[in-house]
Amino acid sequence: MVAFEGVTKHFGGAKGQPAFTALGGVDYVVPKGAITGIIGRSGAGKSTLIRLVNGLELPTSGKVIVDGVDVGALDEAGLRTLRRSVGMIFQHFNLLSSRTVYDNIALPLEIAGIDRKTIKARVRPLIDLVGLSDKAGRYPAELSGGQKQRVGIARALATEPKLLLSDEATSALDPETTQSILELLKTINRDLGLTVLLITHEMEVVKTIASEVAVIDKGLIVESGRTFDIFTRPRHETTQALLSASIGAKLPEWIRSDLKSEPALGERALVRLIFFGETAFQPLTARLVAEIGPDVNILAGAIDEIAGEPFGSLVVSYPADPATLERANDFYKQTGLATEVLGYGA
Ligand SMILES: Nc1ncnc2c1ncn2[C@@H]1O[C@H](COP(=O)(O)OP(=O)(O)OP(=O)(O)O)[C@@H](O)[C@H]1O
Repeated sequence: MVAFEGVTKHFGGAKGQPAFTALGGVDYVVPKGAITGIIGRSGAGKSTLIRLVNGLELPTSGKVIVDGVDVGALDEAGLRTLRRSVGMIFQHFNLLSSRTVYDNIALPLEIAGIDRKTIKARVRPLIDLVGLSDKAGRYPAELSGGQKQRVGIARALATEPKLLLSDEATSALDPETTQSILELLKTINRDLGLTVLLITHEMEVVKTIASEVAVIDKGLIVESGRTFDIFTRPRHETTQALLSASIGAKLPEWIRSDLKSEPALGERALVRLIFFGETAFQPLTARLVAEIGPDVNILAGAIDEIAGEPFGSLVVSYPADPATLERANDFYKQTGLATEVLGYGA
């Protein structure tokens, strides 16, 4: 439904100034019907990428294809039609303060020239869907942040789009409100079959609702796939850095800051073990001691959930002598455990 084909985007470059490359050649197909998260550091190009989908930006080269249509080739009328089939929600809601909840949601339909009766038949169920049945006549200033975002979502759905773009939609909300908005997006995705493409700097958001994820770094997609696979086995260093603070067991800073890349004599290896399903946790710890030796320490452990699938993460340390390391590696091979050597320390 959305495909980026060799997309580049340069900014500036006028009057002999060198152009800034925000996107350096993106090839990516957004999975239809799924919720996909785009993650990346600040300035990586997330907003630019998402703004290309509804023609708020046009690519310098390459193609952005939405529902079989090349966005770059559209004229103004074509872009207006495209924007009706692509809803968008924003971090700061972008509601009109002089309009009520009902009138904000009705706005895109008024702009499209739809008659009042049809508008009413469309807007009323949307107000119910987003849980604001008793707030139709209220103004944005009378609403909480979460309620404002619900209006934003209903407004984005008013033109019955097939695709919903979300630009940091929960970044201004507290964790509890964020959860309720994410639940709403999940319901919309499931019940309306809407494809959702969201950009966020919050890994929790992706972990909670996105079944697919793409990682953008310096204007390129460096890693993409099922969120569970990417989050449990991140390969690119940017993904690893983005996830280090939010996924699985967290190492106390005083341990992390002392880690070295090579062991000195008598030091210990610190290893993260990743396993799937809560049931694996108990037998694993007993087997670790039995197979590697009694001098295994557990430093941190957590059962986490990614896109609805549980996984566990355990950080252990053991002596970094050749015999112990060999026993450990044999054990990991036998069990097929995913491991990551975090470093070595005293
Ligand atoms: N209109 C513009 N003119 C010039 N440079 C721009 C413009 N829009 C974006 N950029 C630059 O392109 C790069 C990518 O910006 P973008 O907003 O896409 O990043 P981002 O990943 O969304 O970052 P953040 O998470 O901080 O919003 C940045 O270095 C930014 O300064």
